[in-house]
Amino acid sequence: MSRFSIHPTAIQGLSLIQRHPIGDERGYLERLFCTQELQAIIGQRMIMQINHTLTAKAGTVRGLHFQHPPHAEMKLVSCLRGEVFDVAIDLRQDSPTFLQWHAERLSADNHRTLAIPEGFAHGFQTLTADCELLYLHTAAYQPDAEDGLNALDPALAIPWPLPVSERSARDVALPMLSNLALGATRKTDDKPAN
Ligand SMILES: Cc1cn([C@H]2C[C@H](O)[C@@H](COP(=O)(O)OP(=O)(O)O[C@H]3O[C@@H](C)C(=O)[C@@H](O)[C@H]3O)O2)c(=O)[nH]c1=O
Repeated sequence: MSRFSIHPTAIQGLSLIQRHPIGDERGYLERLFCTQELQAIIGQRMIMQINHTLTAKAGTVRGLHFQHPPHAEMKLVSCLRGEVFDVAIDLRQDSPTFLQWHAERLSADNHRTLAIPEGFAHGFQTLTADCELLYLHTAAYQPDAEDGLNALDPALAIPWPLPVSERSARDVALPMLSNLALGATRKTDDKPAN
């Protein structure tokens, strides 16, 4: 029995993974990652780092973040507690969907994972208090390669469902699209870093 179904989104390379828990009278067991079953998404990449975050307040926005090549990464983002509005923005300059974004609600209850490839920025807003996210990363954290876009950029006009209550100082200072140096973002046919 397949533990996952994979659903392409309207943006090429960006996929939604529906996880299928196996339930019984005790609760359930679900696979969060599987090299074999997610081969079509992961390809030759390897999971290099796993991060877990807790966000206390509903309305908080984190992002929009990415790492420049050669540290560009695929992220598999899952919500294990609460619910978030999760957004990926296509920054691949040769992509037909360049600068378009896609959003999904990820929650502990809907068992969905967003698989965000290299060349995208990622961010989310918490829709409930005490949200926990699990990230699988295919590249190690490289502070020097980190960059981002301002989540409140009117040019992106992301419809955050709640009033934005909290952001980090770093995120507030992130550039608007008009000031972002996109020269170094990934092209759709670039090879992953690993
Ligand atoms: C991402 C990361 C941060 N850190 C440190 C840096 C800082 O001191 C502290 C908190 O980091 P940040 O403020 O960047 O955390 P946060 O704003 O939650 O960053 C995350 O945002 C979402 C939207 C993503 O997509 C993630 O990949 C990641 O960039 O943790 C690590 O040590 N390792 C890591 O992998």
